Amino acid sequence: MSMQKEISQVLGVKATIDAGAEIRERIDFLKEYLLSYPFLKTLVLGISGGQDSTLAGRLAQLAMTELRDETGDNAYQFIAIRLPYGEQADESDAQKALAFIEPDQSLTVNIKEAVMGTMSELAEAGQTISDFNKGNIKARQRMIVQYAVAGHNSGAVIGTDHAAESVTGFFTKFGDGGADILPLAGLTKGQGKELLKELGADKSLYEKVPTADLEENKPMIADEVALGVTYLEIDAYLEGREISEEAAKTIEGWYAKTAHKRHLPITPTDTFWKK
Ligand SMILES: NC(=O)c1ccc[n+]([C@@H]2O[C@H](COP(=O)([O-])OP(=O)(O)OC[C@H]3O[C@@H](n4cnc5c(N)ncnc54)[C@H](O)[C@@H]3O)[C@@H](O)[C@H]2O)c1
Ligand SMILES: Nc1ncnc2c1ncn2[C@@H]1O[C@H](COP(=O)(O)O)[C@@H](O)[C@H]1O
Ligand SMILES: O=P(O)(O)OP(=O)(O)O
Ligand SMILES: [Mg+2]
Repeated sequence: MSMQKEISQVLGVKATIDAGAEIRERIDFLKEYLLSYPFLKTLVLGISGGQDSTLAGRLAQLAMTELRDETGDNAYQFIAIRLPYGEQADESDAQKALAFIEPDQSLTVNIKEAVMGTMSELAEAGQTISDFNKGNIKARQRMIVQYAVAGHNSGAVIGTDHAAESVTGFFTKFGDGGADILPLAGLTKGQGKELLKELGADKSLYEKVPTADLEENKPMIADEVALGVTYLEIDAYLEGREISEEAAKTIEGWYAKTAHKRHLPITPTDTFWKK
């Protein structure tokens, strides 16, 4: 089997999708999961204003609305969290996303003080953290807040990882990569756009340039610039279409380098990492 085929298979990517059916299956998955753990009553997710959290948030909200209607249990709630680092440059996009999602509950926790506190204690200990690594502290601080809210509200944390991020390992390990349920797993970036379109989202919500926006030295840097490959190329690769040899090499390079992020912590009996 070619490496391209193998990777698509491992990540569960379909070459083409029926957007309506995907939406139904993913909402049903969230509902079925919560029903199988009756103490879980809420779903919790950080809403950035980007495509992925807009989609995952809307799916989670639809799942909770249906669960309430079907069980009569009003404890089923979706909790959206804004997690700005200070003032967020694209706050208006985040507000647009929230207006589309219509979450049962919405709260804001500014992560800046916690991140700065960590940075200053690290500096005291002689660890002067780079801007890049500080970015990963921000992502992990967001994870801490989401788990605090989930713990406090008998909830589970939704993650927004999908196949186009997973293949390149473009997430912070135990940061935005730390979650309980991944409703977007297996989707390419373009397929996520199809789902948002089907859900009636405004174009601006799925045409937004994807950014992790974690680095202060490179504000709003596009994922595609950081990765050196476009989402159109990543999607084409995952969906089994032909792309340039150079782009395929870049994707396969990221895939190999980030293998450790797609596994649980490595133990002496693990063999996945052995060449
Ligand atoms: N979805 C997004 O758009 C998004 C979100 C957050 C971060 N990002 C990007 O993801 C990247 C995260 O940075 P990163 O990957 O350097 O940080 P990371 O913290 O996610 O992973 C690096 C850490 O993994 C561990 N590690 C590295 N190689 C290992 C190996 N071979 N085996 C076991 N453990 C290993 C080490 O602890 C290392 O500090 C950045 O490029 C960031 O911009 C993207
Ligand atoms: N500023 C943010 N507010 C709330 N939630 C956020 C914010 N930035 C990121 N997130 C969450 O993390 C994931 C991953 O974001 P990437 O843009 O892919 O790095 C995002 O879906 C939000 O759930
Ligand atoms: O994860 P999000 O919502 O921030 O989407 P994107 O990765 O497109 O920025
Ligand atoms: Mg983003």
